[in-house]
Amino acid sequence: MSERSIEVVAGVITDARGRILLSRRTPTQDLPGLWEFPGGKREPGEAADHALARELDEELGIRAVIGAPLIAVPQAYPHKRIRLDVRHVARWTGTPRGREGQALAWVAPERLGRYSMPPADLPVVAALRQPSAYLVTPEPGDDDAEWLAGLDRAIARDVRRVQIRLHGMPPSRQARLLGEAATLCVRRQVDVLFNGAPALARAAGVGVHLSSSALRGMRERPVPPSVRLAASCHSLEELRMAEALGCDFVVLGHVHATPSHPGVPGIGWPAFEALREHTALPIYAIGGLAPADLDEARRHGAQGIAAIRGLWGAADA
Ligand SMILES: Nc1nc2c([nH]c(=O)n2[C@H]2C[C@H](O)[C@@H](COP(=O)(O)OP(=O)(O)OP(=O)(O)O)O2)c(=O)[nH]1
Ligand SMILES: [Mg+2]
Repeated sequence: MSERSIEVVAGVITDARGRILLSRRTPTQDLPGLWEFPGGKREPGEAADHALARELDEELGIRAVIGAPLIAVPQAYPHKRIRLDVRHVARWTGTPRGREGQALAWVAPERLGRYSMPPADLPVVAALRQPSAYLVTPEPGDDDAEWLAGLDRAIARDVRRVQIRLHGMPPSRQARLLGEAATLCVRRQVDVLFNGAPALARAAGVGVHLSSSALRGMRERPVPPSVRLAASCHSLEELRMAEALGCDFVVLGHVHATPSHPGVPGIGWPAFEALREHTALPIYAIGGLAPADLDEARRHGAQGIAAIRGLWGAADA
């Protein structure tokens, strides 16, 4: 698909109870009946925050002060391409009404998943609700205690989601280390996925992260829907496989070159976006990224960043 993408701005409007305002597309609009974040198309030359304030006035009759960007999602639909630029609304006055005949709903963040939304909105909901960083653990080396202490330090720096990788070791040590890591993470309410045998993950009560080769060999979801499933992807074909398996999110890269894959150049943000627009899955960007790169990653439609070094070592590693 080559035509230019339509620039759309939308707002996350919250009330005093932390609920978020959704607006329902009317039967005469495209994507009829789906719930969305209020907003609309940017006019040529119009700044994003100005366009959003104008749309919120036209559609809801509120006066809004536009705040920080949340995420910008490039998305291809069958007949058009859009870039959905979502911003927090810092403050607003007035009483929101559906001025174009649309239904409105105030929705608690944990209930957003119950509303049918256009594909571009799924990464937006993930950016609102799910961790923005996904730590991939480094090889444990010889010292299990030091590796567990490193995991503990990363969690103390606010890592909320972890992929445990324990390759090249005897199964008994793998099971023991996974069990200890899972206990540590669960106690601190950190989401854990194991990059390895689904049976071991189930025994440890954690989610499953599929390598791209495991993903390619998988014919059906290896765990029930209640157990978190993710996959590493490098191509559109793999993103489609992850979607078909019902993955909750994916990791896509490498965006930049990284010491863990010497000699492999990064795909860069333009190629990342070109893949991003063909799936509705939340995507963590990986490859030479650290927390300082989160804003840039979000501008390219990533739900967050995944990293070994960038999240394991010192905050600025
Ligand atoms: N406002 C908004 N639009 C979204 C979201 N998700 C999503 O895919 N879209 C799509 C639907 C539309 O194709 C496009 C927005 O166009 P629109 O028709 O609402 O634009 P508008 O408010 O300027 O309305 P109009 O004057 O063109 O009728 O973006 C979302 O969360 N909010
Ligand atoms: Mg609109």
